[in-house]
Amino acid sequence: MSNVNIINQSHHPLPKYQTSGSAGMDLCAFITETITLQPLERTLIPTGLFIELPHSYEAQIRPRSGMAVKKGITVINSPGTIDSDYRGEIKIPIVNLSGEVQTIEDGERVAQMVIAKHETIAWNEVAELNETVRGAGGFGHTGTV
Ligand SMILES: O=c1ccn([C@H]2C[C@H](O)[C@@H](COP(=O)(O)OP(=O)(O)OP(=O)(O)O)O2)c(=O)[nH]1
Repeated sequence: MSNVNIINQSHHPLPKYQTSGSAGMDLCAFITETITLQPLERTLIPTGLFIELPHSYEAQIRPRSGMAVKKGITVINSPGTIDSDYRGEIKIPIVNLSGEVQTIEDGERVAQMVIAKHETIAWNEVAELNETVRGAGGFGHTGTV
């Protein structure tokens, strides 16, 4: 288990620990008024959360399946990336992909956040890459679905 500094300016309580066995921590909307989204309308949802991730860590902002199934709302840039040097408020860009008007209330669990480790890479610019069986084949070139 790792410790991560977090500021919570919302009035929604944070769990002290991430629930055991659960990859994502739910992110609640921190809004003063109900948000209404027309079909295909998008908006940015504030959370009141600010985090300080260690180097080589990122936070991924992902949709919640309940939101997707019940309201047709998803994270439009999914997975959103929170960089370890970001100190601003975590915000969630969502879109209403349903055919109906949808609403978001204060405290509603809009998305989830997964903390992940990533490599830090030095790019080696070269003229050629090594050969593989696949080569440049992709995008369904094997004919299977
Ligand atoms: O869903 C998201 C995605 C990003 N961010 C914040 C944290 C992230 O570190 C910063 C920049 O995100 P990203 O790199 O995706 O944005 P960009 O469009 O490339 O903007 P920038 O030029 O500021 O990097 O915005 C969020 O709060 N929510």
